[in-house]
Amino acid sequence: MARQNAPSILLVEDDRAIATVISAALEDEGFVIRHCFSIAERDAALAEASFAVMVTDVLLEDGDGLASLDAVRAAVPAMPVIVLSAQNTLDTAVRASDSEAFEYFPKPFDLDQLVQAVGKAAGASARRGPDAGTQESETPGSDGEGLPLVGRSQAMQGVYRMIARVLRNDLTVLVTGESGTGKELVAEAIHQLGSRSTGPFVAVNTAAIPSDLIESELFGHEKGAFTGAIAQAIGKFEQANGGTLFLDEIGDMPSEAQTRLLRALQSGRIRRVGGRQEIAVSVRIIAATNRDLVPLIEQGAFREDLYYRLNVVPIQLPPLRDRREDIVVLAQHFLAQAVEDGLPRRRLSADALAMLEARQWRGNVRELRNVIYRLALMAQGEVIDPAAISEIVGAETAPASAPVANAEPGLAGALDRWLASEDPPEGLLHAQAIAAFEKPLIEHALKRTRGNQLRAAKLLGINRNTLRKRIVELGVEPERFARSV
Ligand SMILES: Nc1ncnc2c1ncn2[C@@H]1O[C@H](COP(=O)(O)OP(=O)(O)OP(=O)(O)O)[C@@H](O)[C@H]1O
Repeated sequence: MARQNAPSILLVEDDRAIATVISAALEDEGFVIRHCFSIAERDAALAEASFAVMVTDVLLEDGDGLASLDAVRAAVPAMPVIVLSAQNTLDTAVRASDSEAFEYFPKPFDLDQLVQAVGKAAGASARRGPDAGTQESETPGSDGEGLPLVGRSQAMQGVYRMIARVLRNDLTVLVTGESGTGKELVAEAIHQLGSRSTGPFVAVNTAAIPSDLIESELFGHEKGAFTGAIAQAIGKFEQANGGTLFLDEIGDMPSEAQTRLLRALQSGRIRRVGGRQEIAVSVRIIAATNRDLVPLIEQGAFREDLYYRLNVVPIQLPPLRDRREDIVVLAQHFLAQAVEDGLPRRRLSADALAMLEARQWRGNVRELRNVIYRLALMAQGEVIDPAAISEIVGAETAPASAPVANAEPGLAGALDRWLASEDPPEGLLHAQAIAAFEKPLIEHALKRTRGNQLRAAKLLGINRNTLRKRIVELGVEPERFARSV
């Protein structure tokens, strides 16, 4: 039952069933609900009454509930808006945040959480009074074009919401997730969509820099600071001034560099190696790691105080196997990208898509992308079917982690474990075993030579053209190792 002077809520939702459930839950909490189905009805309701909170769907019968919010915000700036949407893309999350929505709930949502959010919003609106909330949004355009992250799974919804929340501030973000889950892409999205987009985005792979060079890489050095410092050099912090510094593989950072990084984060100032002067820098930090930092802290390998500095806003990316519903849309996305990159146009048959959905994807989205590119490059006809996948990509290439009793150590033991975990199609065992071994070997050589293929070929003792060919066939990404060093 509604209390006297109970806050009234305007609910704009064209799905009658959802509206009924929400109304019932909110009425139970003592709110008065006015329900309307369309933007036109909403505008009429707003013209004749005032509401503590508006809860609105996005896709309505007469238009886009978000696109038409500007006029509402201009007319009733103090009324918090809660957005519900079945359009679960990063675009919707960002547009909701652009429109200063109080909260954004991707459908399906938790009813209790919605009720709580309405309660909070009603409290906030009562506290702010009628003139509050007039601050103009400065976040970028809302056309959704070119938004980089693909996938609408439930698991990605939390990620989109977190991204949307950090666009209007400079809070430090720590992105965690297995290798290839899209951590760098998230960092780029935050940069591009946030208020620092006109500044530089500088990425540093802290694991790929030799430990004796990392400080000079990050903070720069003065001429003569150490042997080989023949001229002054500007570090990544200064390069990123006014923009975003993406610190990748932060869990592998040497401890000396951790201490200096912490100091820089605390003071907002850096000092070049060998330099006396402190230089103020304005840099948003986004760090990423595929390692669990908590055990590293316990082992003394990662500074706890640095962890707390970095982990202000944690964003955890789910492995691809935990969001299999995104595999088809990602596969289609990469097929289209492959065409843009000059590869032939291909389609995946329904069976082929099902086969891709069933794989383990230990290398996550990166592995899926590589597989699609290899299929686009090497498939015979326009349609890729399961036979083409088996032939071109084979079974999983990474060894399963399940230990085998009495396993031999070293390479032979690893081969035993791999063989025990694989069930390869007839006639492909040799090719698959070689691929499983060769890919990490080539990646290791590229890592050691910082992506220099000529030197990697020398290290491996193979011809440079052979290395190039194998890089394409195995789906190795040499640029991963070259970047930012
Ligand atoms: N949601 C996504 N939509 C589209 N492409 C994606 C998505 N996630 C990842 N990718 C693509 O997958 C590849 C790997 O992504 P990224 O480099 O961001 O992963 P990562 O987690 O930073 O990996 P690592 O830990 O190995 O550095 C890139 O080509 C990226 O564009």
